Order: sequence, then structure tokens, then C-alpha cells
Amino acid sequence: MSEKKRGFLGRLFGGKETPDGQEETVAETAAAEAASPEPAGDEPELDVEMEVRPAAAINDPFRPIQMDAALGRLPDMPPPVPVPIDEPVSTDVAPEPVAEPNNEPENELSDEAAPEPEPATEEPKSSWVQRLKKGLSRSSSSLTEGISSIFTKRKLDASMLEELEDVLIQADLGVDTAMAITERLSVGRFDKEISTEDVRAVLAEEVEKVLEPVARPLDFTTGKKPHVVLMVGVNGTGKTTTIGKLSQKLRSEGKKVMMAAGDTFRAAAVEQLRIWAGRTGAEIVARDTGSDAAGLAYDAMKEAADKDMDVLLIDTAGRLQNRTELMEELEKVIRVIRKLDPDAPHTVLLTLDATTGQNALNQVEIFGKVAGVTGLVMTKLDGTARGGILVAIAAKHGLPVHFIGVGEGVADLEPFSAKDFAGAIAGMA
Ligand SMILES: Nc1nc2c(ncn2[C@@H]2O[C@H](COP(=O)(O)OP(=O)(O)OP(=O)(O)O)[C@@H](O)[C@H]2O)c(=O)[nH]1
Repeated sequence: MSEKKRGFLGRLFGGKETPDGQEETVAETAAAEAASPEPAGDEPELDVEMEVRPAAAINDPFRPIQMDAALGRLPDMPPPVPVPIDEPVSTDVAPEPVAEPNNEPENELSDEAAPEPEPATEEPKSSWVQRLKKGLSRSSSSLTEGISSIFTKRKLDASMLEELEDVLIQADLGVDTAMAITERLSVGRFDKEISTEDVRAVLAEEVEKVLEPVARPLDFTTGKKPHVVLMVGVNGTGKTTTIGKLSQKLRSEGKKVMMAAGDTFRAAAVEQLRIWAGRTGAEIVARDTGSDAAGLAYDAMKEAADKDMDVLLIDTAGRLQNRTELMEELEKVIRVIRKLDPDAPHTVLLTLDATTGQNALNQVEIFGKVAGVTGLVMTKLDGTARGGILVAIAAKHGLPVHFIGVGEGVADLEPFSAKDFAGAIAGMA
């Protein structure tokens, strides 16, 4: 299904898709977020009327789970509890009150053997490129349908190029990239027939050109121990989920991972992280709801160093980039961390929700200034026709894109490849 064409104001200011596929302008999004005490996120907010699931049941190690053969065991760490790769960590978790201040890291290293998971029938796993194509199918079909409707065995003329430019801009690729594509198509092709395949090939090449310089793997071999990763971003963009997915990757490489539950505003966020830690065999440092996030980060840094961790993944509460007091809190977290290691955080990852479209450009700018973002993770590319925004961000900011997420499952995060992404979004076979 092709995406509804956006009006001029929509194109100018960007907007967000509503669950029914309609578009919501940034102003509407901001109004909805301002009206809500916890700004918009994809996860259901905690509500006293929500069904309460005891945390013990959620963490039941004997629940049916699948073994992921890729995970190795470290001699000195509990084995990660394998999970079905497509099972998301539900954020629909009861606000389990933390009974007592919990100053000790959990998942203490122990020699205890983890319970053997019950054998489970496993779905055949699709390759990453297949998952990427499937995830980007909404973005690519919106583009390819737009292209097909213009290039219908006609000879190339200026009006077709103008229409194409419109389609590319609507797909959030950015004006510069849209112009680069139409300019390239125009060279030597006027008055000649041009196929949709030719157009898609040029699209893929130009997108790859823009993305190639930013497709950089996240380097954990810098000699920092622990390598401190601070995860920042707007509410619901996928910080906690990305930490879980990242932990899985690092643990499968044999690294010792600790998580710090720096979203001290919401008990459910801590619970969500705790589940990811349990699943991936990482340690977690958590505190009472309402605790000082900077203090928690400081303690986690010390714990991680004491325990000889390779990587410390610090979660933070989601915050809108225009909430000054929350952005100041983030600055404080960084200041406090630097008391222990002036170079930390060694990586500041900004998660961007692809469905927010143009607003993501603004998020990169402000989080970049406040938190010194070193790299990006774009999530939810599977839930939008606006995946092209990654191209506009790359063209404008040039920040490394380390990973992209195309689903809620633990395997739905992969290092970013410019070629794969460009081919997938252009609908190349
Ligand atoms: N479809 C899809 N969903 C995702 C992806 N990444 C995260 N999610 C979902 O997005 C929702 C929010 O993710 P979280 O990880 O809780 O986001 P967060 O940034 O930590 O949220 P806050 O703590 O509210 O700031 C969850 O339901 C995730 O499962 C993705 O790549 N694709």
C-alpha cells in the first residue's frame, strides 16, 4: 500500500505516523506528548488498572525457552539464559516496587549451573539481509510504488524528474540526496526511455554513497575496561531494548557485561532491563525508583571496574530533547561518570525511532550538543515507510551509524551496512 502523499507543511515540519497509518505532524506529536505526564513512547504506560504480573513469574527460569547455540559460556559468568530470538521483552510489566534499596549488583557471578532450557522446536532463522528487506519493506514499497507510477514507459522529461524528486523527499531521504539522484538520472537520459529498474539502481547507488562514510562498526577494542556505553534518546525510542540486544551480541563474543538501570523514573524500565540482563547473562546494577541517576551511574562504574567487566551499558530515562531540566540531568550523569574516568563514557549511543521522521534530525542535533553523541542506532525501521530518514541524517550530521533495528527480537539488531540498507530500501532483488 502506498503511503499517503504529505502536504507541504507535513513535508516541511515532518511528522509521525499514528497506529492507523495516518500521519501526525510534529506539532500534534508534541501536543500529545505535552498532554501526557510521561511523554509518548511505544510501550504502554504503567497504570494501576493494568494486569499485575508477578515479577517472579516473568523471571521464572523454567519457563519454556529455546537454546541459542551461538552463545558461549564464560567460565566465570552465569551462562546467558537463551531465549527465542523473536521474543521481545514486554514492557507490559507491573511496577514491581523495589522492596529495599538494592545496592548490590544482581546476577552475581556464580558457579551454579543454569537450569537447562527445555528443548523447543525452532523456527528456521532467516538471514539478516532477509530480515532487513522484510523490515524495510514498507519504506521500499512506498518508494518503488512512487517510482513505478512516474516511470511508465515514457521518455524522461523534466516533469518526471520533478515528480521523482517529490517522491524522494516525501520518503524523507532529504533534499540533497533527492537532487543528487534526479541530477544523475538527467545526465544523458533526456528524451530516452528509462525503466523503473534503472531508476532504482541509481537510487541504491546514491543512497549507498551517502551512507558508506557513516556505516561504522562500534569498536569495543579500544583497550578501555570497562568500555562505558551511555544510551540516550527520546522516550520509547528503544534504548533498553537496544541494550538487551547489544548485551546478547557482546556476551556471545565472550565479554563480561554489566548493565546500569539509569532510568530511575520508572520501575517498569528497571524490570525490563533486569529481564534482559537475566536473558543475556549480564550483571545489573539497579536502585529504587526515584534515585539519583548520576549516583547510580557512578556506583555502576565502580562496580564494573571492581568486577573486571569488559563493557558497562548505562541505560537512561527517555527524555524529549526540548526538556531542558532533563537534558541537564543527562549532563550531570556524564559529569559524574567522568570523576572516575575522564574519557568516559567512551561511547554515547543515541537511539532514534525511524517512525518519528524529520524530528529525528533535531534529536541528533540536541542530544549531540548536550551528551556528545558518538554514534547512532536507528530502531523500528520495520514499522515505518520513512526509513529514508536515515539517509537524511547521514547527509546532514555525518555521525557513525553503528546498528539498525528491524524488530523487537534479540536478533533484530545488526551492524549497519550501507550496501545492504541501500539495496533493501531501493527494492533491489
Ligand atoms: N518494531 C520494533 N520495535 C522495537 C524496536 N526496538 C525497540 N522496539 C520496541 O519499542 C518499545 C520501546 O522500547 P524500549 O527499549 O522500552 O524504549 P526506551 O527508549 O528504553 O523507552 P523509555 O524507557 O520509555 O525511554 C518496546 O516495545 C520495544 O520492544 C525495533 O527495532 N522494531
